Amino acid sequence: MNNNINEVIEHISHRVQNILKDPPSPVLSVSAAVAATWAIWRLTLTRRKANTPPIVPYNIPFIGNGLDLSKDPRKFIDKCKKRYGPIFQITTFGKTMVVVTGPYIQECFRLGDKYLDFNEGVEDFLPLQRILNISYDKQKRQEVKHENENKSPIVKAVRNNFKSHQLKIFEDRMQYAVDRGLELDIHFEPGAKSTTLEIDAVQHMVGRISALLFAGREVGESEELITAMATYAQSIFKAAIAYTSLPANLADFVTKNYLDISDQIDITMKHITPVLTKVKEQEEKEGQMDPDFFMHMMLHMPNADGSQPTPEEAGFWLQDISFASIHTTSLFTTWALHLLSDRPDIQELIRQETEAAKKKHGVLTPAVVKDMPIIDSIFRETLRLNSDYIGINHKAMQDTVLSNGIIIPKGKSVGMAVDDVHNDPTIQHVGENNIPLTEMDPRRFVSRKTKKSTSVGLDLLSFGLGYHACPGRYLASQEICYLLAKILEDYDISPDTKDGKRAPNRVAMGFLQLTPAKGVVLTKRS
Ligand code: HEM
Repeated sequence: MNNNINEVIEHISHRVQNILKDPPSPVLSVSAAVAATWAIWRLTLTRRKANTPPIVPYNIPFIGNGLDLSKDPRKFIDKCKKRYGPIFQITTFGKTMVVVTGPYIQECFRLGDKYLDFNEGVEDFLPLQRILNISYDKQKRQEVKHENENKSPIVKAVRNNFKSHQLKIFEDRMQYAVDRGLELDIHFEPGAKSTTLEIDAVQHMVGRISALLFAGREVGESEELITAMATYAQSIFKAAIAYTSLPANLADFVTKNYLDISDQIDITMKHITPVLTKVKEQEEKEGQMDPDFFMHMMLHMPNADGSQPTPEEAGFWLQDISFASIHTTSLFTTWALHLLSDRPDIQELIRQETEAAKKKHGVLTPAVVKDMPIIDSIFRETLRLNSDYIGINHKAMQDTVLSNGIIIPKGKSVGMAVDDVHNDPTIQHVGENNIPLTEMDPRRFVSRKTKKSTSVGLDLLSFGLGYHACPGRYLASQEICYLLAKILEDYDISPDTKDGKRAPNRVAMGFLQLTPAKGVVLTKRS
């Protein structure tokens, strides 16, 4: 193969030299060889095994399709779909992946981990386990059975305890934590009526709720614990950036010495282990009690070998649940605030719905908010309109054939074109108000009972789909809707921009959506 390529390079090089008469020899030879190499490289790029996804060509190695994608991700994906079909391969900033669009996404989710593995797909982009191993050697995560069952105890515990009808036991704590967050995490200069709310403050508010629900009442109000839990995911992301830009061994060194997450884990362990030790001792004397916080639930989840976890083993999951829940919830709360920021009309609509609910139920609680269809529809719109252009990556564990005959080769990273389906009128109903899918329609899902913010499907992929669909989505939805309704009771929300329009999202790596660089302005309502 290499010989063939060399021969072709030589041949093209000679042809180029012959075309130009009397060439300035060395310069032309070099440029001819460069041109030939480029031509061959392009040739090998577009050559592919039969039935594998077509490769979208590019000119600059490493950057690949990254610049085109970053310029206008929605347009780029649409163009690729039209030119190369529903499944194609791109390279962006050193990462090569197969992009799946439209109904083929559903097919991918249905295949299961044997073919397309979600955890391996995440690990490809975010080497979570490696970062954890490098940073922390005092305690290891419990093994997960992998043969017939790919569910870790933490996923089972969230699935078993966080369905809509089970959230009642957390309600008073959520109310209390939201009140505390509004009081302590929103800061005004003396005499000022307005302030800017940044994502860090939102994250701290969500951390406040999570600490009480996950770590329990005894330690859940510790500011040290709240901060450690709220900032944990961000620290992991910083370390992950080192792994995307440096060779793995160097990234290990940087992570260990400069981006250490062990302080945050030490803090969570320092707080949670004594609480769980006390619970365990009490249960040994008096028998099992009904847990009312998540880490107590984890104490009842058997390890992979069937043994009961020690307080340290159970407590170690606190960092995992913080990672899975706080950052995601904070992102979508922030996006909802931005979506509302240039829509005072929709803010008013939510206030009217809140007032009507208070009249009916007496007081606004997290459960009452879940009975408010407009705010739920607005949250579903927030999920729909702020999804990654390509996301929920899986890894092909073996050659995987899709129904159109395309084979995704073993080892490939497979990304789903989420924003594309969320805006595709053949998949997403525009609704009775006919408001374009690129805009928010606060009532788009109000009259459609099967389209709650927690109802996942091809038309709502932000919580994933199928076997791994987010089991924490009922909690997230209740928490975000309640937080929004409470913020709107006290404040008007406006954008922190010169043109009065909502601040635009940022895009990372050409395909991930990030929250805007600026916060939103909150102004006290008189
Ligand atoms: C708006 C907030 C949230 C978003 C957008 C979100 C999104 C997601 C997504 C996309 C997945 C992967 C699904 C798939 O591959 O099909 C996932 C999994 C998961 N989420 Fe969430 N999540 C959120 C909040 C939460 C909360 C509050 C919790 C915990 C209470 C949680 C716990 C989990 C767990 C444990 C998994 C792994 C499920 C599995 O592997 O089977 N998430 N989430």
